[in-house]
Amino acid sequence: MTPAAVRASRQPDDIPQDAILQGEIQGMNVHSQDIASRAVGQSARSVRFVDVAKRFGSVAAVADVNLTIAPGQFVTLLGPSGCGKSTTLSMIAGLELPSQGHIYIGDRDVTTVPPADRDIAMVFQSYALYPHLTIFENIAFPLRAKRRRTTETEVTRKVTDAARMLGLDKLLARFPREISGGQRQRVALGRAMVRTPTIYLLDEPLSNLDQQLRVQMRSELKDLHQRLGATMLYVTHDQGEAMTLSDIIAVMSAGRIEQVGAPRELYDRPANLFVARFLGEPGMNILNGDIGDGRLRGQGVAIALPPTVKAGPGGLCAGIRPEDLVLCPIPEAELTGVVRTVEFLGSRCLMRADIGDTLVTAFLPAEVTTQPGETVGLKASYPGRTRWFDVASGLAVGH
Ligand SMILES: Nc1ncnc2c1ncn2[C@@H]1O[C@H](COP(=O)(O)OP(=O)(O)OP(=O)(O)O)[C@@H](O)[C@H]1O
Repeated sequence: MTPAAVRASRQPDDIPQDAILQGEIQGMNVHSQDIASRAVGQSARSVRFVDVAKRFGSVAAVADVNLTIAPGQFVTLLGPSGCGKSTTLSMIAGLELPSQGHIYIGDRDVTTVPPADRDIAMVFQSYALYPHLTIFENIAFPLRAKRRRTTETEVTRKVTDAARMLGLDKLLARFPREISGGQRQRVALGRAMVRTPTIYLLDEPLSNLDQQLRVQMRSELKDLHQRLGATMLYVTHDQGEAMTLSDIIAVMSAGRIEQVGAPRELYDRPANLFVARFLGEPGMNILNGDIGDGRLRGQGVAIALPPTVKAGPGGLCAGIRPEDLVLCPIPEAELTGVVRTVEFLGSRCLMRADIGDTLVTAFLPAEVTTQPGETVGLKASYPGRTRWFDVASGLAVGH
């Protein structure tokens, strides 16, 4: 069984493994203020990780995570496959116990609190509706748990509120087989919403959607977050999704958090080479060389060092984003090399050029006439945009 399947098999009844909003979303009219205003009214909670680690035998899935998520924030854990995102989320849900450290929801240490007592709802990429129950009963399911003791009037009110908010109010009498995939996923979200949790945990909920719907769904989800006012933790390896949805992104790699910050801050000022390369499509170009004469000099590389940047014993490398490079006459160039490919993208072109043994990417105007095989000069459009990193530690220097 895969780790995800193991986790899914451990779902308690009232944390159904849900997924949201796949397929058609046009019907999702967020016009009910009832659930929204009540959710905002009941204060959203903070989440805090203190020195949290999780080991599976010899595998260190998560190591030394310290992270504070403010109430009502939309925070995304972003990183490549296997970096520990889902394990981190599962520890907040209580589906995995940390091997070390503490997790707080608000002021409460929930490290060993059972999932059902944490006031959270988890929404997964794959959803599981009960085929023999109507849409109404599927949404009502968590409210039927004996321990909740919700009255019938209350159940009806909560289900119809959620259904109205998600544009499902005309479908409540149907069975899951009688609605579309997208509507089913909205049902799954409704099932999370009726619990009026203070924290939503969303594990790659859009990954089954086609590109167009994904993009559309991002703004729907953002809108929903604003209306609900709940704290939302989102897991994805899709940086576009993370950038557009999040107040804060925590970039993870090999079980560790590399950097935490607002999307723009991470993009503009990556703390280290991993974040610089990981964020951006394509990522930041990294140029190597030796420091001499106030410049970074390498094969095809001559970049002036700003006064704020001092080289340590480990040496320096420069980082320039593809959109910050412009063509220039070779005598003025910071980078000189031979064009390998030019891809026309409609609004602009993506050029790849060999600068020494580094393949550099640059976004150029759509009308550019540069051809493969041509020798070109490139420079940063604005020198202040060039980032500097210590080669030995990988850490950013000078900002
Ligand atoms: N139950 C488990 N038993 C053993 N190893 C596990 C278990 N769950 C996760 N792992 C391992 O821990 C590491 C982190 O896994 P995790 O699922 O948290 O990563 P992820 O970043 O969510 O990956 P993906 O994006 O592929 O879902 C991986 O090396 C994974 O193989």
